[in-house]
Amino acid sequence: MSKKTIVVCDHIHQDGLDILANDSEIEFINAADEPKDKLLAEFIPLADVAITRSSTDVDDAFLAQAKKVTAVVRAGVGVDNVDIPGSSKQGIVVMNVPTANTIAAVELTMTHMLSCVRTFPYAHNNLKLDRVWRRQDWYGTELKDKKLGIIGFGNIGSRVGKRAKAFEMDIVAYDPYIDPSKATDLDIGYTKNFEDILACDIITIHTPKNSETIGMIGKDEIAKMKDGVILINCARGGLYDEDALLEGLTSGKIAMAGIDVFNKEPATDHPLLDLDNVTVTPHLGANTKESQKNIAIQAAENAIAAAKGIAYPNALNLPIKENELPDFVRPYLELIQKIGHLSAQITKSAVKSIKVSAAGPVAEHLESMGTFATVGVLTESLGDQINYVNAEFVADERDIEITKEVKPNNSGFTNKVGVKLTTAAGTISIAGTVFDDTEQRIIEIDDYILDVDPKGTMIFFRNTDTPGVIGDVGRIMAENGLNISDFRLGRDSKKQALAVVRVDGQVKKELLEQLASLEACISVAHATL
Ligand SMILES: NC(=O)C1=CN([C@@H]2O[C@H](COP(=O)(O)OP(=O)(O)OC[C@H]3O[C@@H](n4cnc5c(N)ncnc54)[C@H](O)[C@@H]3O)[C@@H](O)[C@H]2O)C=CC1
Ligand SMILES: O=C(O)C(=O)COP(=O)(O)O
Repeated sequence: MSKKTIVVCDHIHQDGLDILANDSEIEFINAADEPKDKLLAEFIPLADVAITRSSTDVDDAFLAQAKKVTAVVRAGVGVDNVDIPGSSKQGIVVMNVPTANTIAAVELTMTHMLSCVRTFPYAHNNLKLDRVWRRQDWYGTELKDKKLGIIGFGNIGSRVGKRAKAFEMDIVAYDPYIDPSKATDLDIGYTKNFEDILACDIITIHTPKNSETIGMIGKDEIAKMKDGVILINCARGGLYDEDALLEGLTSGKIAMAGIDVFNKEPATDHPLLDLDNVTVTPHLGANTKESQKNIAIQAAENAIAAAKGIAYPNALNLPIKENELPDFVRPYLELIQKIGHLSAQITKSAVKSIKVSAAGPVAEHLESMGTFATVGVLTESLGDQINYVNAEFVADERDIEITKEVKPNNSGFTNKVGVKLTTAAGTISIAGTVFDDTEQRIIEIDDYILDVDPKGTMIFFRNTDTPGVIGDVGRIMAENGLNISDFRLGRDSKKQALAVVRVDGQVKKELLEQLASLEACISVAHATL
């Protein structure tokens, strides 16, 4: 197997680089010090996997060069600078490293909060740079008994809450996507009313940056806040509208702001830097030795696993979360992909629509079933170009309609999954189930009830149900030197039959022609899984 190339686009800890360097199956390029235009022009085209941080945008320009890239590992949490739909279209798996820098970001948030209430950097500079000893100029306020509003109560927000509790603050969390007990179990208030946050003395935000959260705090929200409010942002620039923030700080409505992140970074010319009521850091939320070491190790290991096609930990655009998938579902996903592939091979024509159905407990995973079935169908025409990440995008581009349906489970089986494929040549419906947790079976093809193990090379022979046909089929197989390893027959109510014949060896065109020439033959097709 040729070596896979991993390109490191931004600075990561040496321990991660060592892991990459010590893997004999990996070629690794450290391009962290390269200018971005050179990174894109020279190194990204070589990459099978890229490791990035917030300094490298995975945007149109990146994706245009990422012809070989199969995975991007974001060595951190936020993926707002990664074009996930664009990556998916290209079949690129996007992964992040979600919890390794949590504590670093939490502690920086507390640093900004304390620095703001004690105007710490200004007092520090006054003594250190100006050599002035004027204790009367530096009266701060205390965190104790102040009302803290936390927007976004995930990994970072909740831990900020725990630490603020130790400072005896009165805390309220706003996060519509959590169970309120996540806050109340910590003796922290929970609100669904954003106004409760705006009424706080100090507000800190810990949400991802997306269309819902950009500008969550703007001019109107600031107007409703207490005079002298303190705002902290160690999440992403733009969550607080920067113009409104600037205006509030300039007018004094906002007493202080602690800012680690900017809309556009690096931000060395930003007007916020001219104010004397901000504490600022250059996006240092994740920059502790502990966090960077953990992130780099995880990012390197995950990038190697992805490059080798072994695993995609923390993938954000795969249809399944590997570690959350119940064991009984896996064989159904495999089966429905096979059913999709079989359907496309049997019909061999331009696909118009894919209707995926599931009955029984497996139906809870209908979305994933849809993706796996689509991969199966499109593999017939697109081969390796199709994968779980880009399947539904590719289908959409080709105007293939995908529908998913939960069906009542009256089949007598615990679970049943099926694909109805409509192509320019007609429609085929195939359904299957899994016995004893592992044994995949095709149980229906159109109106025929069967019991077929979907593997190897299969011939699908549909005929009028007249005597002697099975003998004729067997004879033609023997004349063509093909050994039959399994023969299954289904009959329908219209006096027609379907034989599924598994054979050892290759099916030649002449054999299919001979079968088709039998008087009883209605249709013949073959497929290989
Ligand atoms: N400054 C830095 O260096 C760092 C910044 N970050 C930023 O912090 C963010 C949060 O990180 P984690 O806590 O690890 O993520 P997380 O996913 O554990 O938590 C985010 C929380 O925000 C909530 N949320 C989403 N939309 C919301 C909305 N509209 N209103 C209220 N809550 C909402 C979610 O329900 C979730 O509980 C990241 O997305 C990243 O952008 C993360 C690490 C370091
Ligand atoms: O993990 C995050 O979301 C961060 O903001 C940290 O970004 P960085 O890896 O320091 O560029």
